Amino acid sequence: MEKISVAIRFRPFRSQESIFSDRYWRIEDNRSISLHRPLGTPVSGVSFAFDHVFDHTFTNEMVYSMLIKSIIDAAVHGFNGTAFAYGQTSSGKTFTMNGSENELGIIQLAVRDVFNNVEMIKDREFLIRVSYMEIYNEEINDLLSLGSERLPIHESLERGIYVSGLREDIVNCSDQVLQLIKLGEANRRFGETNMNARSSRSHTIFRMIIESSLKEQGSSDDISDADAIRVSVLNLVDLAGSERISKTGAGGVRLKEGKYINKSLMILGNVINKLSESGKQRGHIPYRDSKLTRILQPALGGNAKTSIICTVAPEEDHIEESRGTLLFASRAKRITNYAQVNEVLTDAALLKRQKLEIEELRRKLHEGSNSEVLEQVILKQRNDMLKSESEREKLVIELEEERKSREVLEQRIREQELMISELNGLPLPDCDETSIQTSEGFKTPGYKTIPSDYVARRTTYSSKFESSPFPIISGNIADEDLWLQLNNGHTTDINMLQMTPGLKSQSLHPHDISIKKQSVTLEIEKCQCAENISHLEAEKASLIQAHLKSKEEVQILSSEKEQLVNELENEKQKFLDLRKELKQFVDAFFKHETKLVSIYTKSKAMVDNLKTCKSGYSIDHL
Ligand SMILES: Nc1ncnc2c1ncn2[C@@H]1O[C@H](COP(=O)(O)OP(=O)(O)OP(=O)(O)O)[C@@H](O)[C@H]1O
Repeated sequence: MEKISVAIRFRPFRSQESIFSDRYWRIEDNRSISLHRPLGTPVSGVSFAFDHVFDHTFTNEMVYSMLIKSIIDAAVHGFNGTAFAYGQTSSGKTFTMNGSENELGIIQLAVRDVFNNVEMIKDREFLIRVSYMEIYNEEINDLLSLGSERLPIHESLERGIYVSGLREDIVNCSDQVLQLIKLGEANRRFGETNMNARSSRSHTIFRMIIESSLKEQGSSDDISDADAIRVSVLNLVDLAGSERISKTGAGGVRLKEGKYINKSLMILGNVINKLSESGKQRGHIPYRDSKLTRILQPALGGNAKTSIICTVAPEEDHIEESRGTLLFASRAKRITNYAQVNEVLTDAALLKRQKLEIEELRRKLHEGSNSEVLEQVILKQRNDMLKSESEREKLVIELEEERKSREVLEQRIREQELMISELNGLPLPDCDETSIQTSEGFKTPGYKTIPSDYVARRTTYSSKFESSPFPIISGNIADEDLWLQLNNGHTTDINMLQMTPGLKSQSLHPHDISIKKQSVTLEIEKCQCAENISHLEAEKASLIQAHLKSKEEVQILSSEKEQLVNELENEKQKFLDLRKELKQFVDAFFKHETKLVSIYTKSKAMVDNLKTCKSGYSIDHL
C-alpha cells in the first residue's frame, strides 16, 4: 500500500507586470506553498504541503527524475504506473507531459528510460506495445488510427479495464515510439481560446504495455519464474484544462468542448474526493460516471503506482483556479494505492500446472493419499482405546476380588469376636484403642503414646515381678514370634521399651490361662485383619482413582476418535471430488483430442486437395 505522490508545478510568469501583484504564492523547502499579501503577510487557511513543489526554475527533466522516474522503472519490473498532469487551462500540462520544441516532456523522457531499462535487464525478454487515445467530448478516439472513433470500454478478468478496438503497435526502440507519438499529436484536438493559443480540447492517454519473461526456460516440470509473464500498463496522461467560460471566451464548438472537459474533470474531482475520505464514509466511488475515471480506475486507489503533477498558473488573476487545483492536489495526496507486480502464467505454464495437478490426482488415487495415514492413526487410537478398556476391566475385577476378600476377612473377624465374647462373656474389645483390655478388664495404666512400630504392647504382667517388659504368656520367657507379631515385624530396641509401673500379680487357674492365651491370639488376629482392611481400603481408593483416570482417558480417546473419523470423512469427500474432477478433465481432454484429430485430418485432406488442384492448374497452363 502506498500513497499517490503529488507535486505542484508553477509555470513561469507570462509578463513582468504580473510579478508585482497584490497577492502571490510563496514556496518553501520545495515542499510547502502558501498565499501571501505584499510585505509577506500570509493569507490564513491557504497553505499546503506536497511531495514536491516545483517553481519555474525546474525543468521537465528535473520534474521527471524527482517524481516520475521511479514509476517508469517499476513499470519495467511489472508494476502498473500512471502519471498525469492536472490543472487549469494554460497552466503548463501539455508543456510538462509533451514538452516543447526545446525541451523533452515527461512522455518522451519516460519512453527513453523504458528502453534504457529494458537494455539493462539482460535476463528477460520484453515485448512492448503502445497505444495513444483521446477522450474528446466524452468519446474515445484512437490517435494512432484515423477514423477509429467512439471506441467502447470493456472489462475482463485477464485484461482488466480496456478500450476495445484500440490500435496497439509493437515497438522496438524509443525512436519508433516517438514517431508514433508525433503521429498521435497530429491527430489530437487543439483549439484556440482566449487563454491558450493551442489549448488541448481533449484528454490524452499515451499507453505502454510492457510484457516480459525470463529468457532461460527451465526444462523441469516445476512451474518457475520462467513460466510467468509480467504485464504492466503505463499510462501517461495529459488532461484538458479546467476553464472558466467567461475567461476562455468560449462559444460554439469551444463552449461545447469546455462543458465536456469541465464535466469530466468534475467527476475526476468527485472520485478523488471520495477516495480521499476514510473507509467508512467513502461509499460508492463514481468511476463509471466518466470515460476518463473509468480508464484511470486502476490508477486511482487501485493496482498502480501513481503520480500527479498539478500545474499552476502563478498570476494573481488565476489565484482562485490555483486554489482549486491545490485543494484537488491535497485530496489526491490522501489516496492509497496497492501496486503489485502483475504476473500471468503462459499457456505452457498452464499446461504444466494441469499436468502436475493430474499427476497429483493420480497419486492420490493410487496411494489413497492422507486417508491411509489417517486410517492408520485411527487404527492405532482404536487399539489404544481397547487396551485401556481391557485394563479398566481388569482393574474392576481386581477391585471386586479385593472387596470379596475384605468381606471374608470382616466376616472372620466378626466370628472371632463372637467367639471371644462367648468365651468371656465380656464386652468386645476395640482393636483401635491404644491399650488392650484383658478378659479381667485390666488396662495398661499410664500408657505413653510413642511410635506404634516400636511399642511392645503388653497384655499382662509377670506375677512375680513388680514390673516387667515381657508379657507373661509363656511364663517369664518372651516368645520371639509374639514379639515379632507385636512389633509388626520390626526388631525392638529393648532400651526403647516403655516401662510401666508393675501391677499386682494375680494367680490364675490353668483353664483361665489357656482362655486368655486364645483370647490374645484372637486379638492379634483381629488387629491384623483391621490392618489388612485399612490396607485394602487404601488399595481400593487407589483403584477407584485409577479407574476414574482410565475412564477420563477413554473419554478423551473417544472424542479424538470422533474427530479423526470426521477428518477421514472429509478427506474421503475431497478425494471423491478430485476423482470426479479428474474424470471430467480426462473426458474433456479426449473430446478435445478427437476434435483436433478430425480438424487435422480435414485440413490435411484440404491441403492435399489444394496440392492436386494446383498441380492440375499448372499442367493446364503449361
Ligand atoms: N514550465 C514552463 N516553462 C516554460 N513555458 C511553459 C511552462 N509551462 C507552460 N509553459 C508555456 O505556457 C503555455 C501554456 O502551456 P500549456 O499549453 O502546456 O498549458 P496547458 O495547461 O496544457 O493548457 P490547456 O489546458 O489549455 O491545454 C505554453 O506556451 C507553454 O509553452
